[in-house]
Amino acid sequence: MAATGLRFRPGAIYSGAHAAHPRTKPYHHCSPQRMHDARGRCRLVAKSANGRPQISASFRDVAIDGAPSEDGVPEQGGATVSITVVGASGDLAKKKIFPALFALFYEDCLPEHFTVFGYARSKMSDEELRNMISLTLTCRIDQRENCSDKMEKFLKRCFYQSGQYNSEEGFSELDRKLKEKEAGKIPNRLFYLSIPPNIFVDVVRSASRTASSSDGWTRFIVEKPFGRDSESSGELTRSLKKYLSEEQIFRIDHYLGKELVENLSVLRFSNLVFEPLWSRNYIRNVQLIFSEDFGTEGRGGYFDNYGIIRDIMQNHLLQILALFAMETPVSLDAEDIRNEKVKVLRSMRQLKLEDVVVGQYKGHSKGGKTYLAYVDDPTVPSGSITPTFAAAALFIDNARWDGVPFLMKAGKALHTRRAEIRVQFRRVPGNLYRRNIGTDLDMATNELVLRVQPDEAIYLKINNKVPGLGMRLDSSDLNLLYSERYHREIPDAYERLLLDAIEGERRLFIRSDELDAAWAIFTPVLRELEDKKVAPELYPYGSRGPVGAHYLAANYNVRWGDISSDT
Ligand SMILES: NC(=O)C1=CN([C@@H]2O[C@H](COP(=O)(O)OP(=O)(O)OC[C@H]3O[C@@H](n4cnc5c(N)ncnc54)[C@H](OP(=O)(O)O)[C@@H]3O)[C@@H](O)[C@H]2O)C=CC1
Ligand SMILES: O=C1O[C@H](COP(=O)(O)O)[C@@H](O)[C@H](O)[C@H]1O
Repeated sequence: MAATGLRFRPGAIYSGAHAAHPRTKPYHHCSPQRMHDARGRCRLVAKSANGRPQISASFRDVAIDGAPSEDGVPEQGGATVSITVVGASGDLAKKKIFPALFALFYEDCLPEHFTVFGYARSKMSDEELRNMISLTLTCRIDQRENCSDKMEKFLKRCFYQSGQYNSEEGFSELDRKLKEKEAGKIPNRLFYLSIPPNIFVDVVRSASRTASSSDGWTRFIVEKPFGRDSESSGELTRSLKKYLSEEQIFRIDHYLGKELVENLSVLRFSNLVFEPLWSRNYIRNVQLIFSEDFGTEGRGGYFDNYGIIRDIMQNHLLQILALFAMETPVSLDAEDIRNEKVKVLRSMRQLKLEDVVVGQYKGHSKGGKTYLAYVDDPTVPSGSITPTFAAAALFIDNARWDGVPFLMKAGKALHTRRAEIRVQFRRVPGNLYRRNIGTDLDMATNELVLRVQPDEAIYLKINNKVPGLGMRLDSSDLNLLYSERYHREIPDAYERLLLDAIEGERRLFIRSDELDAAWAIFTPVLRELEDKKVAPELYPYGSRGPVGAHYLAANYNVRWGDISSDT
């Protein structure tokens, strides 16, 4: 497929700091509720009495100026934020959370007065925690001169408290240390539950009772999985709500923090050319594709209890689908957006067994290297039939999307690592050029692709004439490749989400009714797969997955877009 090199005009869109220096400014991300000030710092956008946004003081300035925070908590004398990473010794904390906190600090996005605490059962001193964290911190934006300086300053703000997860004494001791650091300022506290789900409630019970802020806010970021089905998810919600209000619970789905997922609504609602096409009238099908080129290595213990449908489809892909298909929200406020997402989820049909294909990777040798089968992973129970791959056809029974298949495909140990949204448009009716296109008219339809990762891009496949005296048609891409358009790092999803949680911005977090609606779509089929012990179709490690996925798509006259194109 030839790339035409047609691009969006540099510097032509957007106002604000990004547009002023699109290629030179360091990246400071701003949500719709944040804007850049003259110095490029993120500032909260408050609404004035007439509803128009006005740039308020940044968090840092709020603490100094003593203006009220979003929660209405007075911040005279300054406020402070303490972020406690519960499960600090674990994989996610080391890989994502501490590096994201450092990146926010590096970019001056954290409030002036902040403290980071690690909490876990492992015995560690503050110094040992700092050593552990320092191994994963990078000055990834650019190697600015003050990098090691900044790292040192950040590490000095990191402390550790060892304790059991169900121990009120442990969290009381944490509370005592937090108070020391808060030094009389108004304490705001964020707890990140980076722990296995079976101990979520223990931690929330102990921490909320003994380590809640006395007169600031207290928030808990809860990691997935949020249960295994409707029942267990409902039970988890009820248990959490014994100790917390919904306002305090930030259910994270890190795919919502990815740059291209954020851009989905911008693309749709701020470009006249897309929104009118966004319905069954013009769209043939929508594909949501996730693939990883590695297996469950090391996480088999967790994964085997969940499988790919719960791990990726019911949350990450479904959240993207809801954003893709929702009606225009009344505003960009969290509740308005989440209201629209819930409506879409509640309009969806329960997934049926005949609309699902499951697979599991088997061992494979390639280039002298042997890749183990899923069941040969020592952390996976032998004979497991847990799917590591699934494809599904979903439907939204509303006026906009009636009859349009939304196909999902997610798999581990496939040939490539990729996440993308593909929108295949209908044929041009009575196409004047049909004779020049060839026999396969479906191949010549427009396709819009949002590549979430890697190499973030938005491209649109169009038909054009091959230059010359003849009349031959070609398919080309109008390609917005982020790395060419923006010479700056894209922030990690966890940075955006942590900053949002600190600022009380809930737009990218999952509300409990969204979660209920999401589980209602998948629970019956998950139960049936398990009750009937449906055997997954085996596929070799590193392949494109089971053939069954193609038959499923063919049932709805769909061809997977990622197969015909490897751009
Ligand atoms: N890792 C990842 O890439 C992702 C993880 N998640 C979610 O984030 C959360 C944390 O994941 P991850 O860091 O991988 O988890 P880990 O298995 O690394 O656990 C985190 C910490 O919890 C403690 N812990 C582990 N198992 C138990 C147990 N059975 N009982 C009590 N404590 C235990 C350990 O700390 P100690 O022994 O010191 O107390 C461990 O360091 C999970 O909910 C996971 O589903 C979500 C997306 C991706
Ligand atoms: O939530 C999860 O996501 C990761 C993939 O995240 P990405 O940001 O690296 O694409 C996946 O590997 C993991 O199984 C799942 O639990």
